[in-house]
Amino acid sequence: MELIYIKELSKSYGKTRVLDKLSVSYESGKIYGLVGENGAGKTTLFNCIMGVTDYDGEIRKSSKMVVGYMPAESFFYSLITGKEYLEFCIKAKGKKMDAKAIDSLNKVFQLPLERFASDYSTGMKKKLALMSLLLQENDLYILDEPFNGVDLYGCIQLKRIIRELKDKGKTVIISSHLINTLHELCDEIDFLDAHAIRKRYIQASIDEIEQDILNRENSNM
Ligand SMILES: Nc1ncnc2c1ncn2[C@@H]1O[C@H](COP(=O)(O)OP(=O)(O)OP(=O)(O)O)[C@@H](O)[C@H]1O
Repeated sequence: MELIYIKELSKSYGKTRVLDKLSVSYESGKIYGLVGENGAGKTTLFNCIMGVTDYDGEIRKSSKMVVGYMPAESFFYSLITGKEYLEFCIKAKGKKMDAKAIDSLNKVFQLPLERFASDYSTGMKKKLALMSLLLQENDLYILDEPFNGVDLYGCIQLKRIIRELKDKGKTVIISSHLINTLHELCDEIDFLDAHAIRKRYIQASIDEIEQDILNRENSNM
């Protein structure tokens, strides 16, 4: 089933064109990767999908779908504990607080939930943001650079969690610069380049993707 259909999406900041007639679609139950150089427009694409920025073109989303978005950098108010943050996020989605679910999930994440979230390390903040999404039970998870700053143990756990989401029929879109990790996890990988999705890789080898990226770099020289 098609969850998101994007046609000719364009977005500029002032005179800087970031996305230009980008078309792509996402089906339910799959894990999608999004790669592209710094500034290619990955976060901008996510912001357009989430409707937090204006754009030209068409984005059609399944009406019943609940989306959870983990930005590359989460913001936490000071004087809010990890636990209070989770409570806030769960309530914001109209769900009931389930202390057992939090405890059970925190056996994996091992966060000091009684401490102020603003004092967490980068990786701990990522884990807290992800924990809040998982507790909300969304249909689609958009994760912007979820592995950045997360330790080895956390990355292994995160990969498992993402696979479990897929097993439950959820859809996940992940942007990352870690091509090996995306290759391990994703059903399909999109290469965002020159303001649009240049290529979608399905069951492609790492070599093929890397070669295309290198060729792209060389073609600019
Ligand atoms: N609010 C904004 N105002 C002006 N320019 C912006 C804004 N947000 C993003 N940009 C510009 O849009 C372009 C795309 O940025 P974006 O953050 O979407 O890229 P990205 O692919 O996510 O990059 P990275 O891999 O470095 O995270 C960049 O040139 C950036 O400077």
